[in-house]
Amino acid sequence: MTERQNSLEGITDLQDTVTPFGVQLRAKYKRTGAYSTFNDRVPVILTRVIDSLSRDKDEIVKKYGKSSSEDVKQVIGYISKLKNEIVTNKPLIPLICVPDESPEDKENIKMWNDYLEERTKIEGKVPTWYNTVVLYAECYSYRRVIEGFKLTKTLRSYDPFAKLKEDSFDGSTASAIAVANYTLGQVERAQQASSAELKHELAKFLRLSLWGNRCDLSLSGGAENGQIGNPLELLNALEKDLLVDDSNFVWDVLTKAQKKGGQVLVDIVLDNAGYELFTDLCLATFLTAHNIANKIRIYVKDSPWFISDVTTNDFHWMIERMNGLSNPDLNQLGKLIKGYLESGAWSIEEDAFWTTPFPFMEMSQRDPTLYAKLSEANLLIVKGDLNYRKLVGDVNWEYSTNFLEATKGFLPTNFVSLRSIKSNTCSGLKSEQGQYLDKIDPSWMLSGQYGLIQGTIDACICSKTSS
Ligand SMILES: O=P(O)(O)OC[C@@]1(O)O[C@H](CO)[C@@H](O)[C@@H]1O
Ligand SMILES: [Mn+2]
Repeated sequence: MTERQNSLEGITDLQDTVTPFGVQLRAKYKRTGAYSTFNDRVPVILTRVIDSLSRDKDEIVKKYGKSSSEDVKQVIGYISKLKNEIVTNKPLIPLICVPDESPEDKENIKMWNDYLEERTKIEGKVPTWYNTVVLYAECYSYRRVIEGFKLTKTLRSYDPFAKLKEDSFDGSTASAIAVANYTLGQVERAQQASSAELKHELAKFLRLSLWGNRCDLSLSGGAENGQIGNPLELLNALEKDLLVDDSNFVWDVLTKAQKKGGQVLVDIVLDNAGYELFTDLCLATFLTAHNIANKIRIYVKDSPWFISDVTTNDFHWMIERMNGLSNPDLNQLGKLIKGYLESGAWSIEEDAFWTTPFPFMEMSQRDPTLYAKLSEANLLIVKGDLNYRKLVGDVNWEYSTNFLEATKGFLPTNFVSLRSIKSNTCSGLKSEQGQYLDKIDPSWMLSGQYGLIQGTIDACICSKTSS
């Protein structure tokens, strides 16, 4: 047992168990990924932020001016304190509202502070890092990092993870080139492909986008985790790790919508920048080039989030990068994507809800405008592990619990989750599937090895027509 674990014993009611079934994940359950979130990962991530600020100080001063030197020091102090609060399991504290805060920031701070009060009531005491639900505490940890920068004068919009995200894409360019080449080949066949071929290819692009989700940086604590090899050649070998495959449902939803006439609208809630974003854009390109979707709205985060999540800046950075690299396929695909954005076939959408701690079942009350907007879409594609946790309320469901039951009424439209499994929550498996995996590999839910293409197949909303 490490020194930190010893000191934690005295200040939390740590339990040497997994999370009981039907209960929300909390870091106090020691045999879970939630426990390592605060015992290992987040402190390591914070140390990395501190190190990168010290390392990049001169560069920052050059870009943000002389007074940013003091701001860098201030943020380093802030993040060191935050790290200490976590490792000593201190109570969560309200966010600070400075006098010249923008109206949006004020509203956002109020939301977080109101929620702290709400959770204090629910739990009968002020939440602490290990004792409260980890979905809230983990989201709050990233919101605190944002606050560290917002409290400065010059670094309010500094993204401490930008370089990591950029390096991650640069480390995956050989794989991206292979996928770009394949995607362009599909685009060229736009008029000739039969319906059976398109269905087959859609399943392929869904898989590429799903397995792209293995490349997140928060699970690796910020350590490089890009894609290597030719992802198309890897697809067959990965098939055994695909636990649920509702690709046919996705095809059915889209083609039924097409037959009804009118516009087919697809919403994509993105997860990570770098190679994962690249695969998502290839999926979207496939849908647009073949007129399977007429309009695609792509949702990004409004602030740096869980290290690798896509912000608007990351999105634009990647297109610039694709156009700047000396590879004709990346250049051509980059131009195509830029064109889709310029023509309005695609749009980048920000919404503050994606950087809140709320499970999606609460969206209709907490952000009714977003819920109504998503309900305009024929299909919603939800990327990644954190979004899956939010979809199913971050509960340790019995594995065979129906996916729709686990999402507890969140159903703005048909949706599909593309997720490589990295946390202790999973629903909609065949009975015995999860128990079998528990037996052969106790950490199967944390490795990202296994994946889901999981749709709301039992609630097909097929009457929808957008115009
Ligand atoms: O949502 P993503 O990018 O697929 O995964 C984010 C993630 O790595 O971060 C958390 C670990 O701290 C886990 O919930 C999850 O596995
Ligand atoms: Mn992520």
